[in-house]
Amino acid sequence: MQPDAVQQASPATQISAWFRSIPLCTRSVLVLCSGIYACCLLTGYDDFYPFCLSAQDVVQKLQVYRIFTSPLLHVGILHIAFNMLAFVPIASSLERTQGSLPLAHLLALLTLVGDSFFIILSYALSYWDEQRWLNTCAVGFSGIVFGLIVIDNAASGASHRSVFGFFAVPAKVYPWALLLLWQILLPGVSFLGHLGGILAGEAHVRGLLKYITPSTAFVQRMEGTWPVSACAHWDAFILSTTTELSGPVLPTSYRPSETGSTDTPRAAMAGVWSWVEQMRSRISTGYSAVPSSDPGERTTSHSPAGRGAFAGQPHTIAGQEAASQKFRLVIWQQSVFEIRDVSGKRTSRNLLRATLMQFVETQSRMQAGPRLCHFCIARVVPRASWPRQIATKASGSDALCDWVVSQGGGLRSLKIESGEGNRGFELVAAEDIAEGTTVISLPEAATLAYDDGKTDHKLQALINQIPADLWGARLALRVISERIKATNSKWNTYIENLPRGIPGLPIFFQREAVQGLQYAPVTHQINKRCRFLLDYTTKELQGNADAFQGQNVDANALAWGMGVVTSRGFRLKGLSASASMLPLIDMSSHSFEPNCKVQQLSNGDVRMITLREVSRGLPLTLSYGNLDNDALLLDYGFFVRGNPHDRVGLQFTLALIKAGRAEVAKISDADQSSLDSLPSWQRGRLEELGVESGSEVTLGRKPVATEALVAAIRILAATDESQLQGRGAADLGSLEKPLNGDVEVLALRILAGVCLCAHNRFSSTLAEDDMAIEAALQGREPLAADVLLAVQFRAEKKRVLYDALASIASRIKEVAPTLTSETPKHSV
Ligand SMILES: C[S@@+](CC[C@H](N)C(=O)[O-])C[C@H]1O[C@@H](n2cnc3c(N)ncnc32)[C@H](O)[C@@H]1O
Repeated sequence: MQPDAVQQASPATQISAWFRSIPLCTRSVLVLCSGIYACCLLTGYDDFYPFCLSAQDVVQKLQVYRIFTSPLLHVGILHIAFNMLAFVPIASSLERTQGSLPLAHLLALLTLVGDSFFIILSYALSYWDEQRWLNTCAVGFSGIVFGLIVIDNAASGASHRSVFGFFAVPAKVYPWALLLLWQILLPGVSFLGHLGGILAGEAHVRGLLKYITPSTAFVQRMEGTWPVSACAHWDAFILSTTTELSGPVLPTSYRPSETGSTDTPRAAMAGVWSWVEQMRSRISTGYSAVPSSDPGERTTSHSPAGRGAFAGQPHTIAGQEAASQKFRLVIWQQSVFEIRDVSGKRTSRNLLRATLMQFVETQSRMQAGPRLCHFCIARVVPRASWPRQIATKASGSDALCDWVVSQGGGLRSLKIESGEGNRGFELVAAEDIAEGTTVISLPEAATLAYDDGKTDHKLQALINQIPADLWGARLALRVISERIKATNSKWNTYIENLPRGIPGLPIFFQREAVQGLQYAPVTHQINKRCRFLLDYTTKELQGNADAFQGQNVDANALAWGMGVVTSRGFRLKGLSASASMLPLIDMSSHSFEPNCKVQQLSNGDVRMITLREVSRGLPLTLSYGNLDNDALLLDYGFFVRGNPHDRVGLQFTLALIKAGRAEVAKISDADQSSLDSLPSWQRGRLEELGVESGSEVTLGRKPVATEALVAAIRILAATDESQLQGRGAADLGSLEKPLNGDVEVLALRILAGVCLCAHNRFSSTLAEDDMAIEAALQGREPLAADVLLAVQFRAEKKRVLYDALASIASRIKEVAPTLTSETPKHSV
């Protein structure tokens, strides 16, 4: 699967890769602050007074420059380290979603407004104690970091946030709780500096600064002018992508989760807490930030631990292919804290190693393409808020039924009800329905397609440029264009009823959930889709606002459109034909044994017809196809437990088969010999099979393995060509047609070994997953909804492997009854 990047790249390469992954504006601030700090250090300069933020000097001596010089100065290595560790991840994320220019503007705004609040508050408080408040002089970037925390927090949409894992607070008060806690932990830090930052952030979030914020059009004009346009050629420069939409607002920012405190595992935060306490005792002895009692003496008030606190949630990097089975790395945003073993016990505080692992992660992200990974998009698009977003549609359901009727459609014997678990709304039989009943009829005019001849020509031209196999993107553009038209669209009632977020779709997963999947085929697809969304919107859709009523369609908008389309679109004329949206019919849930089907009549009208008698109260279901869980998760945001079509994908290589053999033979290492070292007859037979190294093979319930894999294993298990009994490439892969005795048993055992290898690629065991799922469902160890789904998904993959192993074991018994004690004994 993924290469072991730890062994491939030197720390220097990894540090440089990490540095290059930081977008331009954030990088410039990092370089500027670090450069100034390094210069001061090298020259021994430590008189910050002329540049710090002092209310009195700004107001009475008009030294306004202090507003902009004070954030750039830091008084110690810890001061700058913590400020930058807090700043870089939040700012990078904002820059990737909003663009370099908007972030530069935001930082300037937070500096100006935050420091203005600082000055106003200093004067207000000087009424009680002039010396204490007017003599305070602050330096450091933490005020701005606090402002960014407020903005990041509002964008996160979480209803609750955990404060150091000890208690959860409503998200609204999270920055305030951090402010208070930070003040208690580090009494010397600049309270007013942080407060000013928070107030500036709040003002921004509440839209109070919009009058001094340039419009998107202005920013984009600026991006076209020199020297900004010169910077735009750099990879690190992010073009602005903000969408301003009238009518229903597309999900341009992360809005959402209804779940309670979805933050980190408490245990991880407890580690952070103890670390914070340690830092506190170390730092607080180092500096005194209490204003001097001598009015003539100025004291620099600063926050060594960051004039800001750290925002965000810790991420558990599980499933790093390299070292995943030994430990997991717990990080909090990008700040490295400690390493834990798989059971969660802290094993060491090996900062360097942890940092390296972080770089590895950054690098693999970069290999997938900077700016285009799921981390970026996870920040851009809304995380589906599970029950609530669906529930908002309840009142609109009647309107949808009325709309279908108003379009000349008809419905019979059905109602819309909330389905089980997270499946949202579904169609339910309102009475007993006989087989062959048409429960919904939909005239062609009520369906929404991109090739109906009614699409605006500019939009149609844009759609035609998209390759036909990307039907999802084609249809998504049409749906988005109708959404932008709002009440001017004929489909407005339908569009209004679409969910604003699609629960469970992995493109909306947070990073820890994507990593929690531990399954390369799906994470690869997520990256690919997110890359497409960002690429297509930044390269192809830029400058095409005309096709969308003058609105920019950014990655958020397209992600929403694609999500809606992949989870609800129909391809009635076959997989190679165009797709369409079928209002109301697309409220049906999936079943592999559906009780309804959809039929298109020759005049284009569509009907949903029962396939058998359906009792009152039962859901009316359709089959979305015989899909494996990967496809269900990626396109629909759910998967089916015990799915007969589910499979585990692997890349075929000779090494895989050798590793399988080593696994069952209990040899510590597979021999690394290449294809060339095989006898010529074996090489020839493998070539005949035509299965290329790196192509996908699968293990599953039925069939247990791809025929090519079985055939290759049999070829390698044989010691003599005659043992293959003259079987050709075409029929060597059928498990139903075994080879003779020992060769077949050996082949089956190697296949079992391959299953074990596939299992070993997960960094957790099924028992661990099941425990985590149970603890989450019982509320003992809450997991974010997407993380829980990821854990359930990977547990299901392991069940597939167990079932495959069971089938192989019973097959071994069948072909070699006398060898039953030799069947694989591995406990997986
Ligand atoms: C075609 S829509 C069905 C209507 C949707 N439930 C709603 O509320 O709008 C498909 C979505 O329904 C949910 N769904 C459908 N069948 C499901 C099933 N068998 N299990 C879980 N969720 C299902 C998934 O969220 C999927 O993306």
